[in-house]
Amino acid sequence: MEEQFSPLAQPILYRILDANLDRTREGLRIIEEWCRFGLNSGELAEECKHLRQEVARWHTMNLRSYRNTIDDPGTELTHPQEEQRSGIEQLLQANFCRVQEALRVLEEYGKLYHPEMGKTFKQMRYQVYTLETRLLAHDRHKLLLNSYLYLVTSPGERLLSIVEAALQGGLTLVQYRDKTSDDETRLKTAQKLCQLCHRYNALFLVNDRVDIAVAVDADGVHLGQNDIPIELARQILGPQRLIGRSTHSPEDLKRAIQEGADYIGVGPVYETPTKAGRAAAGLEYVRHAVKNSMIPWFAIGGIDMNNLDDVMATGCDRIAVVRSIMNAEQPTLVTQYFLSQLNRFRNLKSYKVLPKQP
Ligand SMILES: Cc1ncc(COP(=O)(O)OP(=O)(O)O)c(N)n1
Ligand SMILES: Cc1nc(C(=O)O)sc1CCOP(=O)(O)O
Ligand SMILES: [Mg+2]
Repeated sequence: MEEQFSPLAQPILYRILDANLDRTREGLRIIEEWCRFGLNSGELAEECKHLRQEVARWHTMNLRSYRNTIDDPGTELTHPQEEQRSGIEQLLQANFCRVQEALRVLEEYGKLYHPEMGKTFKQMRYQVYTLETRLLAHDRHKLLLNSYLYLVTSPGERLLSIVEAALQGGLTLVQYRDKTSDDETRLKTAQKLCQLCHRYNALFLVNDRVDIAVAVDADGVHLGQNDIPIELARQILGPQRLIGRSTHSPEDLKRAIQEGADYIGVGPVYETPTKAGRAAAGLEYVRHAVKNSMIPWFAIGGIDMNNLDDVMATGCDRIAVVRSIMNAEQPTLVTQYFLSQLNRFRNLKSYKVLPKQP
């Protein structure tokens, strides 16, 4: 038997609707501020505003007049997690969660209020899911675009402390690469590294292993020419995670871009023991990337503090390294050195002191 609200229960229904319309508007406002001031994305901010306006349309004076804050026991209830947020990611997640829950309440109780209300808020809940995905993707891409140094790790007892030292030096992009450990170790290490990187607001990607990337909620994966196709990885990872692809020739580069890679590795610039047996693609291929890659790309392979100038002289402004940081006595200082040189080079380029690449 379908139960109807008796006239006596109407104030209760109206209070529930009022409280959840309020909650939705507040949560959306918090998200909108990040889109506007944090991401500088007019498009995402506009979308939040549009959603807020739609919610406001339902938030009539009549519904608001049923508010009774003094007698509401819910105003006293807070969870310790609400008092503290570890960073912007957690803050946004909490508010998306709050908005989605409130929308679900509006969808269900709204059916008792107006035939259109349930439908409207169901649709809005899906719009908010899509917004969350787009916002996350936007965040990650933005951080990727602002990353000029990429640390690819090698296994070792000091792995975590070296990565943390590099993060302290300003590193914002890390790839976990481990070709020898068993899967249990890989999973545990990936979990720890992922948490560490996110604590420093840095991106964390996993080499080769899409399954581990999903398991630890990494920001993406790096795939080589012999790893799984980008299309398949995209199906598994969804649109919001990053996918990088190694390239060793102009053909690889063109294909990786066509296949939808978010960034590419360009190398090996020099022969390197880290990738023994692979011939150098050389600076010629780096020059090709300067002219032909419209997505972010990182020169990789044998790059160190001594040859950095030669690499940058091609016009390249992003590099990826393993040994230069993983084997450094002072990883923080080496990271700072690389970042300052890359930064200096970009400034020179933008002031046209150096010829800009065509
Ligand atoms: C940034 C970056 N570029 C290239 C690679 C090499 O990837 P791949 O060719 O798959 O080789 P392995 O790293 O799996 O040995 C990379 N890892 N990162
Ligand atoms: C993992 C890897 N990939 C390469 C490529 O060209 O695709 S070169 C490389 C190793 C880079 O290590 P190091 O900085 O120690 O030389
Ligand atoms: Mg690989």
